[in-house]
Amino acid sequence: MTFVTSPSAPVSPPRRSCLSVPAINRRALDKTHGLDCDLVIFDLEDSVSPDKKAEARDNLRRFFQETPLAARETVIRINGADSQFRRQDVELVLELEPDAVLLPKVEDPGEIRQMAEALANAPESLRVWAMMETPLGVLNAAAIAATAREAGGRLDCLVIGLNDLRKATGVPPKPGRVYLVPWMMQVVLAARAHGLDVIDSVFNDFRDADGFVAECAQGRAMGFDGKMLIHPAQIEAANESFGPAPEAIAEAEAIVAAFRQPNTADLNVINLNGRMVERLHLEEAERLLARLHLIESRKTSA
Ligand SMILES: CC(C)(COP(=O)(O)OP(=O)(O)OC[C@H]1O[C@@H](n2cnc3c(N)ncnc32)[C@H](O)[C@@H]1OP(=O)(O)O)[C@@H](O)C(=O)NCCC(=O)NCCSC(=O)C[C@H](O)C(=O)O
Ligand SMILES: [Mg+2]
Repeated sequence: MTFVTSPSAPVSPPRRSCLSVPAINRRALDKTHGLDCDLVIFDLEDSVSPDKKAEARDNLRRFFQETPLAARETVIRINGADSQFRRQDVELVLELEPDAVLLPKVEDPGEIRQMAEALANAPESLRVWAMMETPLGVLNAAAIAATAREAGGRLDCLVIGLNDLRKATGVPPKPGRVYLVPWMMQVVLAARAHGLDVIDSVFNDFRDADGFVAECAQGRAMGFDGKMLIHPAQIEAANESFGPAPEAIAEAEAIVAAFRQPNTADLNVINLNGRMVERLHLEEAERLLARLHLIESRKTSA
């Protein structure tokens, strides 16, 4: 039996598998309807060449108007703050009202504030996501994340971009990402300090299933909520790695059940099968079950 409880803090939608789709690729856009990813990132930035930006925007306009995605979040990644494409990208975001706009290569909190101003008349549900993919962005991650607490702050999620970070730092791609982990953890910590979700970077070699599973396991262990993906073949493994494991669900249900017993009503700490369990574990358990409920309800309404 699955308990559905109301955790004290709000639970964001599942973001285990965040599939990026080049907005220029109409065949790939159409394919998203049949895919089991938690959300789609429609990319207007690096996967679209400069001479195709207008066509890519038209594709998105048509997609959102004629065949909108159901029951999952939509995110549009726009071009950089200093690019000639930015203004028209922002206009498109205001017109299509996705769930979020993803800003690439964010380096300072001012950029998040500027975007919040540009969205001032948009619905509150339109959130801002920021890619952390430059040395300055990582160094300023805490200040960038802190804008989430400001009045009118729309920041909701940070996304690591290791391709750009490797390019800027000269750290080569290596299994285990050993030299990148400290910077990634800095971003995880900044996100958590301000109540944000945080998404792990893409894995480029989409035919290397074992390497991908290993990197998902590492990302999960580092505390990420999910992974940015580039290919449909990566969805299932990401959903499994970042979703609640059967043992974790069973444990969460046991904790909720234990704290529902009349004799635990005024206890802050209990003995559950030889293990100390506190109310903070109850909060974690409630959040896990609420997230599970959201995952299951997406399946039935997709
Ligand atoms: C990498 C790809 C160019 C490979 O595409 P393709 O050669 O078409 O692969 P397949 O033949 O294996 O594709 C099989 C079918 O799957 C569809 N497909 C492929 N990718 C996607 C996708 N992302 N979404 C939806 N559908 C997809 C193909 O159309 C095939 O369908 P069918 O013909 O019907 O069989 C390609 O996968 C791709 O373009 N991926 C996304 C690239 C992208 O979005 N890049 C931007 C994000 S990366 C990033 O953000 C890095 C970050 O900034 C950083 O700095 O780290
Ligand atoms: Mg990038």
